[in-house]
Amino acid sequence: MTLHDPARPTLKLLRLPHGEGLDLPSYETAGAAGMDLRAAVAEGEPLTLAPGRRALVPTGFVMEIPGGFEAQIRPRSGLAFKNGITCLNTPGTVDSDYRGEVKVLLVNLGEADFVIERGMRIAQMVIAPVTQITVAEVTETSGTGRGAGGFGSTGV
Ligand SMILES: O=c1ccn([C@H]2C[C@H](O)[C@@H](COP(=O)(O)OP(=O)(O)OP(=O)(O)O)O2)c(=O)[nH]1
Ligand SMILES: [Mg+2]
Repeated sequence: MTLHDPARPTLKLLRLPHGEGLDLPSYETAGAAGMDLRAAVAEGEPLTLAPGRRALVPTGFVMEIPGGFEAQIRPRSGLAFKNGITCLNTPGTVDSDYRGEVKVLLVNLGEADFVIERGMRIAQMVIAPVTQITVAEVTETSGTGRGAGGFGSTGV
């Protein structure tokens, strides 16, 4: 789906007071899969993540994701590689009916303190289609060649 595709769905964003002045989440390049999310920590009050610690970082936005889609919150590979910063629950799931502030659960797996300043691009968000399925309890399942083999049953 291209930038000018009329069928392209819209992501509605409600800016919260502490999101004032922050750039909207946006695709950094034409073919980017994810939109970078910025930290809505207070100006002059950076959040320091010590090694091994985690924090829920505010983004300053409430989203209205169109029905049939989800948002996945994923790490940025540069922060992961250089600083050991990742999303603890990756990929974080934002449901289309969620109306709270989007937050990013960061963890510091590196060896040094990591300082999160206001506006820093801390994670990325991928919008993805969701399939909901009907659940039916049964008493037996169909036979297959694999059967119950898993977890390395086919070798390495
Ligand atoms: O990285 C994340 C993950 C989740 N959420 C919000 C949106 C999501 O719709 C809601 C619930 O997330 P999830 O279902 O993963 O958490 P839960 O522990 O199952 O909470 P709940 O009982 O509220 O569903 O929290 C975020 O803002 N960021
Ligand atoms: Mg849940």
